[in-house]
Amino acid sequence: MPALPQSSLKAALAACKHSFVAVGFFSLFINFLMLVPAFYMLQVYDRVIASGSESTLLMLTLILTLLLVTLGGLEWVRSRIMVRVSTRLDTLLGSRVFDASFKQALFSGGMNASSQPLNDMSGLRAFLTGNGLFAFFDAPWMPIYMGVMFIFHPWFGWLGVLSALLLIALAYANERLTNQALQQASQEHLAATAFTQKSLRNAEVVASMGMLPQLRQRWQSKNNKVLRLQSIASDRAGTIAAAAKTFRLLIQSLVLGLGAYLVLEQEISPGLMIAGSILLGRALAPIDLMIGVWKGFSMARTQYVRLNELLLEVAVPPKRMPLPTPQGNVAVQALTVTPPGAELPAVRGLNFDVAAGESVGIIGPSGAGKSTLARALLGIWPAQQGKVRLDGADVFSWHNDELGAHVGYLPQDIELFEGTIGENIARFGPIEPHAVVQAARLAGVHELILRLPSGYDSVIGASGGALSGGQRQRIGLARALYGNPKLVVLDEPNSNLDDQGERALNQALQHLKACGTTLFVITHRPSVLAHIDKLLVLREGMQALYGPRDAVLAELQAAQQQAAAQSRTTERVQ
Ligand SMILES: Nc1ncnc2c1ncn2[C@@H]1O[C@H](COP(=O)(O)OP(=O)(O)OP(=O)(O)O)[C@@H](O)[C@H]1O
Repeated sequence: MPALPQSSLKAALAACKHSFVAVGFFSLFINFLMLVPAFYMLQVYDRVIASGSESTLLMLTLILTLLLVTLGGLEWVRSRIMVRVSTRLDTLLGSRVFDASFKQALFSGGMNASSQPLNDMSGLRAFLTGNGLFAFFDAPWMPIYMGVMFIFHPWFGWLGVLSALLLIALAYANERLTNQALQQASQEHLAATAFTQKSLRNAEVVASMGMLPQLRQRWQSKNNKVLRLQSIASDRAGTIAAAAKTFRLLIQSLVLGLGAYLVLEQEISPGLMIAGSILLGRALAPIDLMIGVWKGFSMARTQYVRLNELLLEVAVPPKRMPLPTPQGNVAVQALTVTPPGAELPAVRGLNFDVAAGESVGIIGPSGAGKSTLARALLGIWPAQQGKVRLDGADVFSWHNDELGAHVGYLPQDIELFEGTIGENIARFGPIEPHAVVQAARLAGVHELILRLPSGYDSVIGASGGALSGGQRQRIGLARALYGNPKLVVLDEPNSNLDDQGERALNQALQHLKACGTTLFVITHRPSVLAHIDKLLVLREGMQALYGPRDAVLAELQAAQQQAAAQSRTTERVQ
């Protein structure tokens, strides 16, 4: 499939242009054929009844049947074309929207993590395959009916034009009065859904600390807002729909009245009177339908705008020549990183080199910027200034899918995915049993997995259920070590581990060192530092110290002793 330029929704729709033209073309014929019942009526009244000819009636009825069957066939084809268009859009955009949702979540630091774009996509698809859309294809052919009505009698024509203008005015009022409320309701609904999802994910915290009533209240106030806005829009739309319906009924009778008057005045035949009434009904039907489906149309338009913005914002990564497997040389050059959504940088002006196979411990107080640095090292968050280079290439310019194979990452909050333990360790790629077991052994979790009833085939629930925090951390470690990555970043890998787990972790670190893997370990606990070559100390986002482990530890110790001596002197003076 060819890549779409910027892959905006517009480009995808443009790719379906021929289908839209075909639907427009079919609509022209459909609307011509819609004239048939009116002409049949005209002929029956004026010709058959006047002449009493049964054979004419039969002929006319046969022609009517043939034309109406053709009309049905065209309608059928038209709706099938739109179903194909919606499927095509999905094929063209589905994976792009999926990827863009991910990138959006990534660049917003998880603040904008939602499957809304995919919901928007299916909403748009549903609108394209629904009946409402055809009202928009039929409306432009309204002049055909008006023209025929003018031919019947100019007064008919003018009545038709006047009624259409009035209904269009009602449709416009509908748009003006309901659109803003509908848009706001949609935004509020998204916020309420996100809030509910987050609360449900943290059900244990909510239940344990009795937070449910407060959360319910919050949700209720958000939901009430949605309901209020929706009621406003629905009330207004309802008023306009009722006015439109009344007007339509009235005009339907008025046209008959006008026809009767013209018959009495001997301006037209009785057949034209009936046919004119049918024609007007047909001409106004698309506008009527448009008013009825306006809510759906407005929603589809919001979904379109949202999707388009997302796809424009999250550009398709440019195609680059694949780089060779990295050795693992890391160079951090004047690196400043601001987390997405934050105003100030979390790390500033970092400068250090790590040779392939070296291991670096990153320490520092909470909020010093350690996890931010980890994300920048892996090309997850872009550098605001400076660069992180892996074997000379800017790590942010690597394609995530390519770099991922050479990288292992154990984040602070480990999330496993719904699937088997084996699939999770193999990162959901094709499972190589030998490599999975090797990674599990390295993480010291192989025996533990074998003790589970289904071993590596044990299914983990969506929230990593059935596993303890320590077990999750060790399986997360196995996932990070899978496939012998060249660069491994472990963010507090021992936060949930017992002694046995710590021993396994230390063995894993030794193994990585023996394999020549470049390793970064963020830790608050000194037990992991035994197998580390260098230490980086961060303070308030700045590089306080960097160098060989023992030298840095000695400097830290000296600084601590000096601080202690100073505080003793101050106490004595006081
Ligand atoms: N997604 C985010 N959005 C906004 N600010 C963030 C985000 N992530 C981190 N920060 C900010 O960046 C700073 C550094 O955070 P970071 O998580 O890197 O610290 P840390 O040293 O890893 O802390 P800890 O040891 O507690 O894990 C903090 O002030 C934090 O508020």
